[in-house]
Amino acid sequence: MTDHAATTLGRLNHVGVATPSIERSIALYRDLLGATVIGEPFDLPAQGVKVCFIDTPNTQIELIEPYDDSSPIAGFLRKNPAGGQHHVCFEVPDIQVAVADLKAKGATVLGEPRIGAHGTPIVFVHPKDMGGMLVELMETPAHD
Ligand SMILES: CC[C@H](C(=O)O)C(=O)SCCNC(=O)CCNC(=O)[C@H](O)C(C)(C)COP(=O)(O)OP(=O)(O)OC[C@H]1O[C@@H](n2cnc3c(N)ncnc32)[C@H](O)[C@@H]1OP(=O)(O)O
Ligand SMILES: [Co+2]
Repeated sequence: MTDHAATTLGRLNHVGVATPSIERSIALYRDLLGATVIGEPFDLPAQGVKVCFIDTPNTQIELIEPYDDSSPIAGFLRKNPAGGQHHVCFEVPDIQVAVADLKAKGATVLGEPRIGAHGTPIVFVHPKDMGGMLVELMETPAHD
């Protein structure tokens, strides 16, 4: 019996929303929905995106805009010029255990864990293995 406990799915940390303009999207969430924008947009060149978080009571919206033409979301925006839901991110207790477990189950894990927008290790599972949904796993931040 496969041990499914290894990839213990934690809370929904954020919903990634791709946009051609993070500024326009911030205005939408703020002015249309009265959302709370967390700080200013910031660049993550290593991940090919500019990021800004929108707070909600139980999770976050992660607005992502291509940092440059080589961004991993450039292809998505060519297909979806207005942007839209790009990925969901779940927390896991141990990213290395989750990666090993997913690979053992035959899932395509994209690359190696690297530091994401929250400063903790993240990795992505290919949409083809998750029913068409791009899934990000993020190691649960240590609470200080
Ligand atoms: C890391 C910072 C931040 C954080 O939270 O900390 C982020 O979340 S940044 C998010 C941006 N980074 C990534 O998305 C990295 C992982 N993504 C990838 O490696 C690519 O986007 C990939 C491989 C999922 C798709 O690459 P690409 O679009 O160049 O390839 P294709 O166009 O050939 O797509 C293949 C196949 O997948 C479907 N697809 C693509 N993107 C998505 C998506 N977001 N959701 C669902 N499906 C997606 C695409 O339609 C193709 O399907 P097919 O049926 O083969 O036509
Ligand atoms: Co994300």
